[in-house]
Amino acid sequence: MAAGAVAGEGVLMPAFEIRANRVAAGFRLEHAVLGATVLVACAVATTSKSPSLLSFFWLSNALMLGLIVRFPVMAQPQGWVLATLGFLLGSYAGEGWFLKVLLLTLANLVGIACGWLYLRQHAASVVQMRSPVGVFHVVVGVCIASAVGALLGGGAMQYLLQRSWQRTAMMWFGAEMMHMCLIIPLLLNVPPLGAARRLWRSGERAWGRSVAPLAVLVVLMGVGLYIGGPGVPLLLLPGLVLCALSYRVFTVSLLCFLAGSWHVFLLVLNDFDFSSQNAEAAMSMRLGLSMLSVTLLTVACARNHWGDAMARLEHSSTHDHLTGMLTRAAFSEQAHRILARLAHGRQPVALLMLDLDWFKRVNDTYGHAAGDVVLQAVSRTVVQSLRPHELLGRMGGEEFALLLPGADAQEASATAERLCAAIRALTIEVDEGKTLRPTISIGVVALDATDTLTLSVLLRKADLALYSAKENGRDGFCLSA
Ligand SMILES: Nc1nc2c(ncn2[C@@H]2O[C@H](COP(=O)(O)OP(=O)(O)OP(=O)(O)O)[C@@H](O)[C@H]2O)c(=O)[nH]1
Repeated sequence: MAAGAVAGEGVLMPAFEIRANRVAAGFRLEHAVLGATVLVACAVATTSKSPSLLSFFWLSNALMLGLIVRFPVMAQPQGWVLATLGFLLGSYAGEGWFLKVLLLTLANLVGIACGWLYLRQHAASVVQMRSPVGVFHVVVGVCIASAVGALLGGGAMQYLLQRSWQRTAMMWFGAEMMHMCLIIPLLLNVPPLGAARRLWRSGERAWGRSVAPLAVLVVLMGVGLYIGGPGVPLLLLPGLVLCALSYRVFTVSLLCFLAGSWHVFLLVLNDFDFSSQNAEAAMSMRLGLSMLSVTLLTVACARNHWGDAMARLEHSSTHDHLTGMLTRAAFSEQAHRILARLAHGRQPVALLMLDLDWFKRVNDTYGHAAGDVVLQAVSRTVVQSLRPHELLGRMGGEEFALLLPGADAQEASATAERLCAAIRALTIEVDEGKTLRPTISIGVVALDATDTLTLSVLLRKADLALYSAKENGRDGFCLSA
């Protein structure tokens, strides 16, 4: 084989070509997106600042940290390489002083790396921010990234420009905290494209229960704009808390970002001194905004966490744990409402009472666990045959009730026939090699548009019809007279 050539799947390829392919394959679109984001953010920040000061809007660190935590593929070495190039080129375009660019890039990257190392340890709770613990970890990660970057950056600025190390570090820390606390939660919670489309379509969920909290916030922002002064952030508080209690975490992080940006904009309008001569006040303002955002996100996460727990609790109190069907109480509550609506609209309705045949024998012969398997298989089959407006509940033991709104006697009989056939066709394995062919009996009661009966009377009539079906030999249905 000639020097400088290697065998590749039966073809001789020059070694340099293989290496070039590997490099090209190693870089992905995500790495390029990260590099480009950092490049643009650095270029905008450095070209819009005065030469001796720190940048006013240095968003690249927050963007990079948020992106690599949200999209771990960006944190691969290729992502770091392109991001470093982005920092160097973007900053050099505005700064033009290579040693300064090099040292400050190093400070930025080490800070981001430290924050990322912490956050990726807690990725499960951080990336979803589903509970206040997630917010806590984000805050710790952001503090680490900001503090390390500030300490190194302060040292670099003292070495390069003989500026006070402490004051630079203080300014750097405050600005970094604010940018990270406003941007990172937003990046972590932004829904994927498909989910965003679904949320947009189901407007009610996307915008929370109503737009009222948002309206309160907008009114308060207007009042703040009109009267101005140091109390403006506190003035927004009721609106922001209301939003945090009403909306999803992503919406709340977006509102925090907008409210924070709006507040900084107002300060710029009012000639607030952001220079290092006013380092304490600038840091106080930025840390205040960071903590406001953290507090609101904690409220939103706690509320979402509590909402999820309540939903789980409600589901387990209204659904039977074995079959997943509505419990007797939940079925009765919903059936009452449906019957009242149907009576008001003078529409027919039918009720079916389903009962497994000879179920005691199954338990006695194969054991209670096998009986449970049969119950689950039968209920799955019944559920699969339901139409969306029909209501099914487990009334107790092996007895189920099925309410068919709008169905007359003929339709109800056809449904009962169909259900008996579907259960008859089942073969259930209850033990190794042992199978069962269950059957059900059904009692049917149908009301036409002129009848009005209470649920308890309907249930009693369906029960009597079920008894007749059992008397008639089971595996069939009987229609109540
Ligand atoms: N495995 C299991 N068995 C249950 C459950 N709930 C009730 N049972 C049993 O269901 C059986 C019902 O028996 P019976 O009311 O005599 O009815 P059957 O044997 O099906 O007879 P017919 O209804 O007359 O056909 C009893 O043995 C109960 O213990 C449950 O959740 N799991």
